[in-house]
Order: sequence, then C-alpha cells, then structure tokens
Amino acid sequence: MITVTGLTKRYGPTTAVDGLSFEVRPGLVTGFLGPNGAGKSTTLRMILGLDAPTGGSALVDGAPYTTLGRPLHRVGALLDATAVHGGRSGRRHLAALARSNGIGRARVTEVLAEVGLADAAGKRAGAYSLGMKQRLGIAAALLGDPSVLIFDEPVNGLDPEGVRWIRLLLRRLAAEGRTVLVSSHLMSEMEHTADHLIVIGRGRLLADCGMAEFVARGGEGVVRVRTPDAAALRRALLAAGAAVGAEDGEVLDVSGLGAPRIADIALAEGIALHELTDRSATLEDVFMELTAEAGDHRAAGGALPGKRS
Ligand SMILES: Nc1ncnc2c1ncn2[C@@H]1O[C@H](COP(=O)(O)OP(=O)(O)OP(=O)(O)O)[C@@H](O)[C@H]1O
Repeated sequence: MITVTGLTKRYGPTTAVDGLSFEVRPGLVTGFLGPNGAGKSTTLRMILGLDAPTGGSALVDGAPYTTLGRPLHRVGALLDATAVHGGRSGRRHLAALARSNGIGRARVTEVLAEVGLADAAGKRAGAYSLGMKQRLGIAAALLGDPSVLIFDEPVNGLDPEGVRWIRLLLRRLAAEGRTVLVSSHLMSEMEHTADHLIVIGRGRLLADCGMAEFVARGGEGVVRVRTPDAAALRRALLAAGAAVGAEDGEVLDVSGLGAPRIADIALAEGIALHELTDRSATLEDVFMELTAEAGDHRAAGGALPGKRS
C-alpha cells in the first residue's frame, strides 16, 4: 500500500507537485497518468526516497521508503531502464544488487528466467536492446519479491510483443495481491492494463477512480451504423427513441440506443447493416478533455505520444 498525503515538491519557483493526496491499493494495477511535466516522475521519486518532499509525506506500508529495512523486499521499482552499468553482464548486475540486499544467487537465476533473459544473461548489459534493458530493470525490481511495485513508463520504446509481455506481467503481479503503480503515456495500453487511475495535472490531483468510472465520464456512447438504406433505418431508429445525427450517405451516428438494440431494429425492418461500431469515449478522449480543462496547454494541443487516431 502506498499512501501519499499533501505531497508537495518545489524546485525554486517551480511547483512540481502541489499538495497531492492518494492511496494505491494492493491487488490492482493503478495507472498514474498526466501530461508531460505534470509531476509524475517527481512523485514516484519521492515515494522511493530519491527526492525529499518540500511538504507532506509519501509512505510505503505506513513508513517512509528511507526508513524501510531491506527495501528491495518491500518495494521494487523501474525508473530508468537505461541506467545500468553497461560493462557488466545482466547476471552480474543482478548478482551485485542481490548481494548488497542479502538475496541469494538462486533468486537471480529465477528472475532472469522470469523476464526471458536467461539466454542473454552473460552478455554485456550495455549491448542490450532497449527492450532487454527494460526486462533487466524489471528483473531488478522483482529480485526481492516485493509486495509493492512501481514502474515509470515501462513500455516506452518496446515493440508490440514487449508491450504485451509487460501488460500480462503487470496483471499477474496485481493478481498475486501486490500493489502495482505504473505511469505511462500510452493511453490505449493503459486502458487494457489498469484497473484504477490516478490522474494529475500541474502537480495536482485531477482524478482518482476506477477505469470504468473514468471512461464513463466521456458520456453516452455513439454507435456508427452503415447501411445502404440509411433513410429507412433513420426513421425506424427515431421512432424507437434514438437520437440520430445527420445522414451522411450510408452512415448514421446513433445515440440513446445500444448496438444490440439497433441491430434488432434493423433486422425487424429487414434493413441490411454493413457496419455497427461502438464509438464510446476512450480513456484517451476523457484524459485529453480532463487535462485540457485543467488548463494544461500541452494536453490541449494533443501532442501526447501514443495518441490513438
Ligand atoms: N530536478 C529538477 N529541477 C528543477 N525542476 C524540475 C526538476 N525535476 C522536475 N522538475 C520540473 O518539475 C515539473 C514536473 O516534472 P516531472 O518530471 O515530475 O513530470 P512528469 O509528469 O514525470 O513529466 P513527463 O511525462 O514529461 O516525464 C516539470 O516542470 C519539471 O520541469
């Protein structure tokens, strides 16, 4: 469990984190989202005792990270996967970490296998691809079998197979009852991975709720229907109480009725459907709207990487 209370960090005139309070609970993947410069990394660094708060507190299982005995057994973190000693092999990197934390060598072999690096363990980490470095960083996070895991942008730069691997890993770690906090800019990926969301903007809390609840803020869904008989279907849907946007050739945008009901009405009227697509709001839609409302010009400009078109 991570408990952040009134957490504040100022760098000179810049307030990076501004009175932030939230809890991260076990058994869930919690997504930590915010536009560039929102204060995510600064918050994670304070949770991990790498930066001292200007005010407030960040506790792991009720205590500041810096006071935890054998911290690798309590918290595992991946902050910057490229920050490894390039001249050492993956195995030696992990062995050094294990030794300084009183962890046996057998565990090194175990985590190397778990992240799929068993075959590359003897190679210089400096020669690893970004994906392999991410895996090595994750192996280090898992080394002490911690109950709390923190990952900052774990899928950055990974290929689709690597992204999928991380998604399944995060889900498994949460299913094992661990506390999993993960930051990412990849909204479509987060939508598949996180159960709960903490969204910040300009260092302040914008949302702390379940994924479904957050996405539902996008309002009523719209169903796109394509049919060669748009005029007749439009009449039938209006009669059934739907709101139907202006006809555009064969395409109708329908709200107020779900896709199954629209299909039933079309069937009853003997009208063929060539497309029936649920176009409800996505996580990205709601995120962009929320962060734009909060006055973050970068989010409003739509310049986030990983944007789904
Ligand atoms: N060491 C530092 N000295 C001065 N300012 C800093 C420092 N670290 C962060 N900041 C500032 O604090 C703010 C928050 O930065 P932070 O890196 O925490 O945001 P972030 O949400 O992680 O952004 P990104 O998504 O771009 O990684 C930014 O305005 C940043 O410039």
